[in-house]
Amino acid sequence: MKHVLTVAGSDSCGGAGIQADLKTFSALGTYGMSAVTAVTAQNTTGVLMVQEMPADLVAAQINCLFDDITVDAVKIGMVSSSEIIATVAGCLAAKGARHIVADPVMVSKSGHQLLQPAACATLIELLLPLADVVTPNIPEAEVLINGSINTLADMKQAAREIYRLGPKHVVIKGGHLAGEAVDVLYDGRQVELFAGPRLATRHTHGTGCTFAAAIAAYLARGFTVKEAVRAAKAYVTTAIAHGLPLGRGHGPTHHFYALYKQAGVLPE
Ligand SMILES: Nc1ncnc2c1ncn2[C@@H]1O[C@H](COP(=O)(O)OP(=O)(O)O)[C@@H](O)[C@H]1O
Ligand SMILES: Cc1ncc(COP(=O)(O)OP(=O)(O)O)c(N)n1
Repeated sequence: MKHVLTVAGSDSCGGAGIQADLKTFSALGTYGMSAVTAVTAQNTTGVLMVQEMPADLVAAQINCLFDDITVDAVKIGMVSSSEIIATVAGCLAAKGARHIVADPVMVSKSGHQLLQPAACATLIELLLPLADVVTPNIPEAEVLINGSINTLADMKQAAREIYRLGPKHVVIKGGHLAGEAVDVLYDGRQVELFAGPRLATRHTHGTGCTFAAAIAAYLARGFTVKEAVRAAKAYVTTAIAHGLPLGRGHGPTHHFYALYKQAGVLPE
């Protein structure tokens, strides 16, 4: 079994962050490990409080795993300050981490800032060049290019611009545009589109985390980036299709639908 590490924030309601990543890793047949960068008090309606972890504790979590266990892929999510970003980038570079998927988390769906605005420059400078795959949503891609994205053509152009910041592959997620849910992959040579139906549901908490974690799990299992993005897109689409109507806001995606169905623990 392959081993995948998530470096991200904890989401107390279990829909995004560390919790979504670990469920995704398990659902996709990999062994999940975590380095917690922040603890959020969060439910389906919003983020109430955030406490960053000390940078030396983040470093210790990452280093002790690499010193003991083979890490086949790494997913990076919420890294809220310049100090934490520099720490994570330094540790992963020093350990020679492979298959790094960086989800440049900036603002939660509920509108809470999860990246300090002043840390954006550090994310661009230190994290993007380390990434094998970077997975911004449309608002994040707009910040990275300092421009607006309204069409599929804009997404393709933005993917090219973000590629110039140093990642080996760019996937711009199309969840925030209307019409089909189309994600755009650019590898420095070609643009590939991954389209799926837009599902009419409000239970989309953690879609971005789920998608990036799935790419990391598939890379760990030996898929190429293109194969991993295709498989992750299928995975997140199913997880959204069976999203759980929990709470009063955006419920989480469902990671184990097929497994639970097979086990007979879902109502017909
Ligand atoms: N309503 C939806 N129906 C189908 N796919 C969706 C929907 N919303 C998001 N997705 C897909 O979920 C993944 C995450 O995208 P997105 O929601 O844009 O990320 P984030 O959670 O970071 O904002 C992408 O593959 C996107 O195409
Ligand atoms: C702790 C934590 N990390 C990341 C997010 C954002 O996750 P994302 O998958 O982009 O989902 P939504 O915020 O769009 O639901 C988060 N909320 N919390």
